[in-house]
Amino acid sequence: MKIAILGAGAFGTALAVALSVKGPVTLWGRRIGWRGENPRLPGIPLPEAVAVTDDPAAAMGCDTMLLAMPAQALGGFLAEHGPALDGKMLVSTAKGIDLRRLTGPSALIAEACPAARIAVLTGPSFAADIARGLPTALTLACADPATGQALQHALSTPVLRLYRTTDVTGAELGGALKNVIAIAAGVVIGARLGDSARAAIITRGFAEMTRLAGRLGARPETLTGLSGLGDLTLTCTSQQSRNFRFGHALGAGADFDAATTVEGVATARAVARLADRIDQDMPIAAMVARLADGLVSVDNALEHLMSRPLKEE
Ligand SMILES: NC(=O)C1=CN([C@@H]2O[C@H](COP(=O)(O)OP(=O)(O)OC[C@H]3O[C@@H](n4cnc5c(N)ncnc54)[C@H](OP(=O)(O)O)[C@@H]3O)[C@@H](O)[C@H]2O)C=CC1
Ligand SMILES: O=C(CO)COP(=O)(O)O
Repeated sequence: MKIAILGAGAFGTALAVALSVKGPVTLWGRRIGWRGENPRLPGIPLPEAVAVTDDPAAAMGCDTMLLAMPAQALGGFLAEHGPALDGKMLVSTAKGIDLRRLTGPSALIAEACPAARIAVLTGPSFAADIARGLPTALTLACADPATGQALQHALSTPVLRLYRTTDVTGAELGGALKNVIAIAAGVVIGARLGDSARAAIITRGFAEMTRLAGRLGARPETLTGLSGLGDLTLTCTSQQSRNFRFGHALGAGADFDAATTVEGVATARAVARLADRIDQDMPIAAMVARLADGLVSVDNALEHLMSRPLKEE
């Protein structure tokens, strides 16, 4: 397989570094203003086997493309480049729900590239960890088992271990929804509500994730796997997470750099709309959307969540 990574942010660059141990990789970004080391991934020199380009034509000779841009950018990217990508193996790494279509990345890709073979790469993995060669386990989701198997082998390395599933819906919903819950966990810690409250948010957040994903056709075991519980655990407990840090700043009343990618904000809004549409109760996700939009204070959000009717677990 000839691999190109489209999107030269932290994650695309980290994957390029990791996969370059197996052969040449093309890394495409829409505007490459750096040489040797990507400022979004500081301290990681790019190996020679990574060819960096801002020319989309330079990537089109590859048969396998990893789409490594934020979920809300994917629709616009596909509107421009979809026809050139159709027929290829396309692997999305975005962890979010598109705010306009209320779908995950795989449905956006399927619409723009109907002849593509589509997969999702997700799971607990900070870009910096992958780029440093630290051991990482991910989920590769693909509805077609043969394509999934081929991609699993092509994208695994001695330190990057991919597990396979055909449950694309579950894998991408786990990755998207955990970002929303990670913001809530960050709020709890930023507002000094304590580790016990964070454990409650993680657990009840996971219950919300599982309920919504189940309604949308996901398999329960996918949600308890790397792409669901695994990534939820990582993101809710690490300062490396941008979603957690954003929530922490919200909870502490501190500023946060608006240029940082925080997938959980738009996804919380998307989840709130989706939940309304299918009449699914998602109290934590709904509260994250309202908090991020400044429609409710942390104190009021807490009061609202704590005063809901008592019920069975
Ligand atoms: N960072 C991580 O640890 C991980 C991230 N992910 C997921 O990967 C996705 C990307 O995240 P990450 O790389 O960290 O984000 P970054 O903020 O580091 O980078 C985003 C990249 O996307 C590019 N981009 C934005 N819009 C477009 C567009 N329309 N066309 C082409 N490129 C575009 C940006 O380009 P420009 O610089 O020109 O704006 C930038 O290079 C997210 O969904 C994230 O959840 C998954 C696992 C781990
Ligand atoms: O998805 C991630 C880890 O698996 C990265 O999380 P953040 O986007 O919150 O940094």
